[in-house]
Amino acid sequence: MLLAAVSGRADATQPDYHFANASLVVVVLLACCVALLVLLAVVIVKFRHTATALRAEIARHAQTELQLLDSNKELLQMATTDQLTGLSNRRAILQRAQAEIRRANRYHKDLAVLMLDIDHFKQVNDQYGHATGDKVLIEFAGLCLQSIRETDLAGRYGGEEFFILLPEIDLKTAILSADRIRIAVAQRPFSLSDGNSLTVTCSIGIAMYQPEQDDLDKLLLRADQALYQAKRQGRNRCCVQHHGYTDN
Ligand SMILES: Nc1nc2c(ncn2[C@@H]2O[C@H](COP(=O)(O)OP(=O)(O)OP(=O)(O)O)[C@@H](O)[C@H]2O)c(=O)[nH]1
Repeated sequence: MLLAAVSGRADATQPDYHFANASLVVVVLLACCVALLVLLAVVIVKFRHTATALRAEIARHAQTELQLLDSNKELLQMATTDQLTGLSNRRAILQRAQAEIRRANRYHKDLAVLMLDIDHFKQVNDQYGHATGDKVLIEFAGLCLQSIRETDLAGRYGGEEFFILLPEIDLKTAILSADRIRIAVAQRPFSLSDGNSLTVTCSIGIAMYQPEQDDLDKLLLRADQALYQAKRQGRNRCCVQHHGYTDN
């Protein structure tokens, strides 16, 4: 009967004819539904694949970005840190000093710099070797770090010369701080690899920032002059260059 309806040869006046037609429509509709469901399933599977791939890609990108951030941090660290002592290097010191000068100007705050130099350091190298000299530099750096506040900055200016930046400090306190470091260095037994120890001293030049007259170069020059003065006067001492006078 169904075949008859399909072929169009059935009698349209017969009830069987209508039944056959309805059945055909139902079959076609069912086939369409099945086809749609299959299509939907295919689309869902494909979408899931794409979503998984996309998630993996996003995770990869996030990972790469994290690695990049880490590398940048490491690069910045390398560019601003002295490799031997782990203190800020000269470049980082100068940047921070410049920033502190701007802050001192804006908020009318005091600012002091200390220039420290280990006395007769060449003799340490000559007598105990370069490796021991390096160890002394590392321990000296640690001592500087221990002696300052969190808001201060200690750095290696170059060779056996160190630098400490003391924001928001008056001259009297800056001198006390410098002398505390000097005494701590002189009393410290620096360890040698054979178990013995040696002592060293340091000289310290102190300069206070003078807002009306100073820029960074002038401030550093005065700290350097004060250090030179300390060396000339016999070492193991602190000297000050402030408002046009030198004192110790
Ligand atoms: N071990 C070691 N020595 C260094 C380093 N950088 C610089 N020096 C040495 O530091 C010494 C500095 O010597 P000088 O400039 O003559 O000064 P000094 O012997 O400390 O004498 P004064 O500063 O006048 O008291 C030199 O022998 C340099 O080779 C370093 O990274 N490691």
